[in-house]
Amino acid sequence: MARFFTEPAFAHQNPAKIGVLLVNLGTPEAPTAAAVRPYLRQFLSDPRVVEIPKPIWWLILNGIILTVRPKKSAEKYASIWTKEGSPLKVWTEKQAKLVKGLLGESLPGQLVVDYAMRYGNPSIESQIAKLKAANCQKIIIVPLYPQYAASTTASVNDEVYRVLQKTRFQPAIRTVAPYFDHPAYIAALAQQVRSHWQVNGRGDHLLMSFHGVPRYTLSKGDPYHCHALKTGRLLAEALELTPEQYTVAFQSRFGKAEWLKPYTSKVIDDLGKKHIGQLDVFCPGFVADCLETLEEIAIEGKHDFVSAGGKKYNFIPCLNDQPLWISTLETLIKTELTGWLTNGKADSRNENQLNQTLSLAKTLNTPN
Ligand SMILES: C=CC1=C(C)c2cc3[nH]c(cc4nc(cc5[nH]c(cc1n2)c(C)c5CCC(=O)O)C(CCC(=O)O)=C4C)c(C)c3C=C
Ligand SMILES: [Fe+2]
Ligand SMILES: [Fe+2]
Repeated sequence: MARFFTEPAFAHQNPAKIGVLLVNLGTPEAPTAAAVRPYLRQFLSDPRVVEIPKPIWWLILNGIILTVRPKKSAEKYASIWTKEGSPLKVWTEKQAKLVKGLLGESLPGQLVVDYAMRYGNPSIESQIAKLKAANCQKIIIVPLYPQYAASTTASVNDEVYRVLQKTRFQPAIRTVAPYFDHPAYIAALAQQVRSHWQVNGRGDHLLMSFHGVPRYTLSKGDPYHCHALKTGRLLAEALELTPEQYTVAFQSRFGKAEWLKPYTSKVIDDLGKKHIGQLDVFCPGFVADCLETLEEIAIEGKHDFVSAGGKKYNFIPCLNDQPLWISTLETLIKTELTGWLTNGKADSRNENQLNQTLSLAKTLNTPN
């Protein structure tokens, strides 16, 4: 009887915490066809990724793609796999650890920072369950995609809300807005290129390669193309490059349909044929090195450039664990935290954090 008049147990679990979940795409468990197949099945069954009507796509996916692609992709994964596992997972895990270190200092005991993968493990579902079990009643979702695409950012949000649909006591959610033009992110990108120039010399041309998406998504209103072009322009400005000194292109085309152009493979081939001295290649849209950057760009791209007649090919690694990038993540998260910690009232902490990141960027980002 008394049970009905007491508060439920969770009300006594004080203080409630705030969870932070970094979310990236996901990767197979092993570089084998058997491990790549279920990963591709989950990825390519997402209607945000492939928008072909389900019955037709089911036949193509199960009839051709899942028979042929896992073996081919597994061979590519094998060429980039590390002792610790898939690079995408290794970097994402490290990013979560580093961000946790930075945020923990300012809010000891109040935050739980972790990461999840949209496809494969650890899943968004299991990680939200973990955060709830740690009494996180508010969760900040950080999609590790600076440029918004329905196939990436929206898919992460869809999955978060699908999980919450099954939840009785839902945590409050904030999702980090696209940060393709955030000054701290642009400063981190510029620093990454400059530090590479310091080691390998400045190339004759900088190719900025973004993951592609089907061309029709642009006419349907997906802002991805515009976000990528703006990131490219801002990075070029930060590096003081003229329009002739850089190219924005799109890689990783999947299937026969037209994707965003120019295609990276074509640009690499054309620049190789021009016999340019040194080509620098950077992937600003990927915040962690992965199959698409390490195999397609670093290995295949180099081979194609040199075969076409190019001389020196310089692959610039992704942001990975670069301090300015980790501090960018901290800034993005603190922007959301500020809203919650001050109940929506304006707060100077947020601005201070951004200023701190930018002044750090200035000291590191001295021109060559
Ligand atoms: C950075 C943003 C990404 C967008 C946008 C994106 C769109 C997109 N991708 C596919 C198909 C595949 N992508 C694959 C790998 C892959 N894609 C991204 C990121 C974006 N994809 C990353 C980070 C990775 C690497 C994962 C890793 O394990 O390292 C793959 C799997 C590999 C393969 O078999 O080629 C596929 C397939 C589509 C169809 C799409 C937009 C509609
Ligand atoms: Fe992809
Ligand atoms: Fe690829």
